[in-house]
Amino acid sequence: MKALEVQGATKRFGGLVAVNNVSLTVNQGEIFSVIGPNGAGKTTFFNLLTGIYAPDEGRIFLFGKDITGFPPDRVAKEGVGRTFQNIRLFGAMTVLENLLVGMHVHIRVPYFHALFRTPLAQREERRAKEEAERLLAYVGLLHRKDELAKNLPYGEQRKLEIARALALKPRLLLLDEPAAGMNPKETEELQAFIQRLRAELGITVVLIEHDMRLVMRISDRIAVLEYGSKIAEGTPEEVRKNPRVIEAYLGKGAAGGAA
Ligand SMILES: Nc1ncnc2c1ncn2[C@@H]1O[C@H](COP(=O)(O)OP(=O)(O)OP(=O)(O)O)[C@@H](O)[C@H]1O
Repeated sequence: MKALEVQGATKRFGGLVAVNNVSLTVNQGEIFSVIGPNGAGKTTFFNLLTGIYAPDEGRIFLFGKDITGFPPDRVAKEGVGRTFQNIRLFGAMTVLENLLVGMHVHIRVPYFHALFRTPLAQREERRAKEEAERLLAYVGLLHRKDELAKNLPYGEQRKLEIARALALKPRLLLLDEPAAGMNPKETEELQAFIQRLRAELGITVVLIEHDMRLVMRISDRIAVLEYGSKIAEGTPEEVRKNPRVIEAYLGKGAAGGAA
């Protein structure tokens, strides 16, 4: 089963082609990485997948359903969760509150009930809180629930962001540089955590990552972007040996003269 299929996606900003005719397939249950030098188009590619931009050309399918042009809230409802390159937590809110904010898409209380805090609204709130606490326990942050998000160590803030994305019960999770700013120990924990999400929740994961050690260890397959185009795709071993990839990262001639 294909979790994600991108066919010829292109996104232009004026004269700049940020994503150029990119096609790729991510199978259900895979951990798939998108790598490439700075400015290669990775974040723009994620923005296409999550509906922040509609592609100028091409189509995007999620579990076989054409979601091309869907706005972000509809993409989220279809089961795509996401974290951002820069942590986007509400620092002055508690850990628990940050999760509850993330869950609001799933809480459906008619306006009247919410306004007057009727028994139905209170029941829904209680249910949401229990679910948030369950999720915090799952990611190992329950003991932090009443702390302000800004006071958590960096690795735990990233984890909280992932937990918030999980609150929407995604089938596909997009992580934009999850290891950025982490020390080696935090990165190792992150790797185990992502693998656990796949093993226990069956979530398909696509990540953008600059930490090559993590990418090579965690990925089933990798796609490499350069100047918006996909220049390689394969297993970590295949990508590591690919002369075009070596050149893209290290400059011309680095691959021993291979064109
Ligand atoms: N909203 C925008 N308007 C104009 N140009 C943009 C916009 N967003 C991205 N770009 C340009 O598109 C290209 C790809 O940028 P993008 O951020 O997708 O790359 P990236 O691979 O994620 O880079 P990094 O690894 O540095 O995050 C860059 O040249 C960037 O300047």
